[in-house]
Amino acid sequence: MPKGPKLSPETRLKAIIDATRAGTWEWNLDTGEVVVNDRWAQMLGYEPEALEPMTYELWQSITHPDDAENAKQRMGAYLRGDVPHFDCVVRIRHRDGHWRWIHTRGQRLEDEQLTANWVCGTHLDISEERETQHRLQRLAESLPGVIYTFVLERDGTYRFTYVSRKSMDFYGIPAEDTLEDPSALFDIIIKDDISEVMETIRRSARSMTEWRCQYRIRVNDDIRWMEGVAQPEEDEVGRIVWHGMVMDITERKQLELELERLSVTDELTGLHNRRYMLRTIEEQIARAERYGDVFSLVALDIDHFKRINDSWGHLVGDQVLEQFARVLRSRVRRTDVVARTGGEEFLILLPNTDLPAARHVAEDLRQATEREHFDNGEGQSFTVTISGGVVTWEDSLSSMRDLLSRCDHSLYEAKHQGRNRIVVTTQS
Ligand SMILES: Nc1nc2c(ncn2[C@@H]2O[C@H](COP(=O)(O)OP(=O)(O)OP(=O)(O)O)[C@@H](O)[C@H]2O)c(=O)[nH]1
Repeated sequence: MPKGPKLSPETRLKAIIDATRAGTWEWNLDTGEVVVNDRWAQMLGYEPEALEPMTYELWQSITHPDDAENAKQRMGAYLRGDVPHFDCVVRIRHRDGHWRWIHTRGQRLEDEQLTANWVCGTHLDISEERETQHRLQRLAESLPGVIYTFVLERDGTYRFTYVSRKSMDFYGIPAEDTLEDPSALFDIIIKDDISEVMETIRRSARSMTEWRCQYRIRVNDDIRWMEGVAQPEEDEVGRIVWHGMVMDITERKQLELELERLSVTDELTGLHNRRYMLRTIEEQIARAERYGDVFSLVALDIDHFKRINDSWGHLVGDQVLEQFARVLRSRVRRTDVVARTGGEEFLILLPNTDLPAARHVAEDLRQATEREHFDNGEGQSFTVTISGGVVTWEDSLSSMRDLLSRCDHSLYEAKHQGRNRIVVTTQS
């Protein structure tokens, strides 16, 4: 390429400054004289001549008082050598009255030949960026959760690069602290849930699919349910970056758990209901098939219960059911499942219990019931008896239906043989 004439340093400098669209300023510290370029004035809506002669006082008169003071402090710090650069953002009033956000930077001229003391710098209008940032912040504040950006580095370390200010309301941790130390947000997750959170993050990273996880955190001795949702993407250097939101779902979760509890609870006795018992038996059968676990089922039925209702009324009948439920609950193990499956019919699932042991439990319950005194509501007490059937899951059974029908059959036998007894059915 043929070489053209060389550009003068002034022309090159001017071209570069024009390209940055920066305003420039020079301030003579000795005389107070200020020189600005045309762009400096145009940014603020002025013809260059309108701001002449430019002085520190004129600048101060159009700058927001808080920011003018801040700029003064920072300039002082710079001139004293406390900080290496002069750098600050100030609001300067545009000619039409609104504030423009101006990023101003400056440096002392270091030239021994210069006789005067000058500080020169640039002046960039960052109002649009500020506006966008402000809008995003407002948006983040109006969302019902903490929004964040989470980065998993290629070496397996992780950090947050953005956390919205709601972090303070949710976790009592300022957003800045979470940027410095990501563990602040992991340490408050309760122990039982942390592995689920980590595993779902790993799974999301592996499959590059949405991360969604419900977990509990402890804040000021209060346990809160959180739900996090985030979308992963791989950035240009191979890091995985999630943009997402964490919401407090404590109230919804409590309602859900309560509904779940109600849907599996018998209202009168507080024991489990039939639906829960059938689900649990299915699970036990699956475990027995897979791991060879032993379990037994006991069916109990109050004898001549109709007579109780007929003699003393339905309310007394209800009280008998409640009291009998208490007897059952107090005599079985915590791992056993007790359910009221019909009017006066009860089922007890005994995990890790073989037939002789289950028979023993049933017999104990029969005797305990026989000893119990019930109140007829008129100051008289009476006793009741129960009949029961016991079965154990074994190879000859092929389904829950088989198991239940064999259990029913045992119970029927107990009634048939005269009640107040336990009948055990083995393989037929
Ligand atoms: N008080 C009360 N009674 C109920 C409830 N559910 C069912 N029952 C009554 O329980 C009685 C059960 O009667 P049956 O099935 O004839 O049995 P039983 O009288 O116990 O006779 P056996 O089981 O053969 O010993 C019926 O009268 C039902 O109305 C309930 O929630 N509360």
